[in-house]
Amino acid sequence: MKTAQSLVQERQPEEMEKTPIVSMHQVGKVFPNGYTAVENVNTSIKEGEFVSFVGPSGCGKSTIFKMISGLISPSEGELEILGESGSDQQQQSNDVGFVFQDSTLLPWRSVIKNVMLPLEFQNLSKAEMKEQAEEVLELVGLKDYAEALPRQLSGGMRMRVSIARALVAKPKLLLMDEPFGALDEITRQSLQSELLRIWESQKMTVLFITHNVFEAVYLSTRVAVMTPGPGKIASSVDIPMPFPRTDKVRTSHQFSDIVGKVSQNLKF
Ligand SMILES: Nc1ncnc2c1ncn2[C@@H]1O[C@H](COP(=O)(O)OP(=O)(O)OP(=O)(O)O)[C@@H](O)[C@H]1O
Repeated sequence: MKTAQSLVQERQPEEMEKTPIVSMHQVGKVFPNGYTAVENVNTSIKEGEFVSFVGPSGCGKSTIFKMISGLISPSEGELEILGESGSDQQQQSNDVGFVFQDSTLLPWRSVIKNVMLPLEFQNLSKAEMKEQAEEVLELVGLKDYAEALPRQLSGGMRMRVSIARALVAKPKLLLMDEPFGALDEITRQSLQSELLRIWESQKMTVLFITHNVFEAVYLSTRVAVMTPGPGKIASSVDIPMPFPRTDKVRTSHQFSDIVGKVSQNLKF
């Protein structure tokens, strides 16, 4: 009889690449007050994808993210993260990072101490924590601000710290819930480019919520369009533009054609 180990070894590289990092089958969420936030959500997200979720306010995008991160459980269907059942909280806490619209930094801790926070739950020495935090601060371009306090930074810089804090634990999957929603357009575009650079260099999977179709198309390998509540994934649009994507992409015909297509799919 073949063991699980030998089966893994026998798999071809192409097959390994196809392993879904998130798999949702008929997933639904009914809150205790009886409200159905999402129903019949089916999707399979492969390692290395960058998938944006767009849809009307209240359609259940954050609810889907909370289920993926293990903050809440689905009431129906099957959810698997990295081949583990969605109820395995331990697996998820190690492998899934979360970035919110608000940078959620602790105001009394310096930038580097905020970034080190997730490492404090691991068995690491102070020197190891510092080294890893410095590494991700360099990645987000904030190495020189390690000792600053959050109030001394701009909104865009605070968001970079928040991204660094999510990256420090080296998550395989990064969930970003409208992270750039509160930023001005110029900062937002510059952070979008930064995020793509980080995504490409770290080879992780990113799931991203946004209300902005331009942002979704610029960033993603695929855009999932959701229906009004109870939310379902109405369509999934592949974005065939190559990476790295420069700022020029934003003014190309291909870009505006795809934005038009996604916007059309958002009309219910
Ligand atoms: N704990 C809860 N109990 C009851 N209803 C809830 C709860 N959390 C969310 N909801 C409802 O579920 C629906 C989906 O909420 P969710 O936050 O997932 O939407 P969203 O698509 O992320 O919205 P937005 O784009 O405005 O952030 C909303 O109608 C919301 O009021």
